[in-house]
Amino acid sequence: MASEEDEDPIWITDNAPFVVVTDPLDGSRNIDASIPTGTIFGKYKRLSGTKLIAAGYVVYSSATILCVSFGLGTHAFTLDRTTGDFVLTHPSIKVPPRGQIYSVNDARYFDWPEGLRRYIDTIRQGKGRNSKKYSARYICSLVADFHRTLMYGGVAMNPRDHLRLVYEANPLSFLVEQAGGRGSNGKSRILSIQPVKLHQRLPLFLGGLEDIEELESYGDVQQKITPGYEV
Ligand SMILES: O=P(O)(O)OC[C@H]1O[C@](O)(COP(=O)(O)O)[C@@H](O)[C@@H]1O
Repeated sequence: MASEEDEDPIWITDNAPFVVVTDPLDGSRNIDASIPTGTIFGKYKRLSGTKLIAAGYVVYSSATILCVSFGLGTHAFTLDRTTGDFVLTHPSIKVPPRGQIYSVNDARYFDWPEGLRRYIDTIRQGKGRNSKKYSARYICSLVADFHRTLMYGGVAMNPRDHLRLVYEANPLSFLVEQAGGRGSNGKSRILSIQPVKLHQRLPLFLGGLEDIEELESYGDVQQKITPGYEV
């Protein structure tokens, strides 16, 4: 198994069929302010490179929600605190192909490439393929921003080389694809990228199918410069 918190993978046995990966506490910089955090996990077939067979996350917020996919749709369960059970509350989630929300740290606007600036400027003015004006939401907890995107649609993104392919981008892309959406690095499908390093980072765009296709059509959306942000 492998975790964001450990430099090296942990070998449990030499001939097991699976590799389990996790980001145990995503959004940890938000904890002291009681902002939602989450856990992400994925299960790969060992020896077959990109093949994820299950993925999920837990979001810790006004409710505790476990969202999973085993490759047959994406389903969410809410913790019933009186019994301790997770109850199926959101079967077969479908992310709307078009939303009206974009989610990004737009303090970085001046470090973005021209294509991404143009895309965001276009949708926030209601001049995109969807004639509605988009609104901004950014929690800065990937799981919480992703969960909202699954529920309401739109695009959740981090255009710089920051989030991790193996235990963040891949599991969330698996979940959004199983809900009818798309996970992209801005140019191509996340789940088709062959990982070469455990802690490999990449730009990440997750959301409804039509919103992500429109974003990719701007071509130049990956932020190449990351000048040492402190918060
Ligand atoms: O600083 P940025 O680019 O807004 O990145 C924020 C993102 O980083 C994260 O905090 C994860 O960062 P870490 O992997 O360093 O914990 C996400 O939860 C969040 O979406």
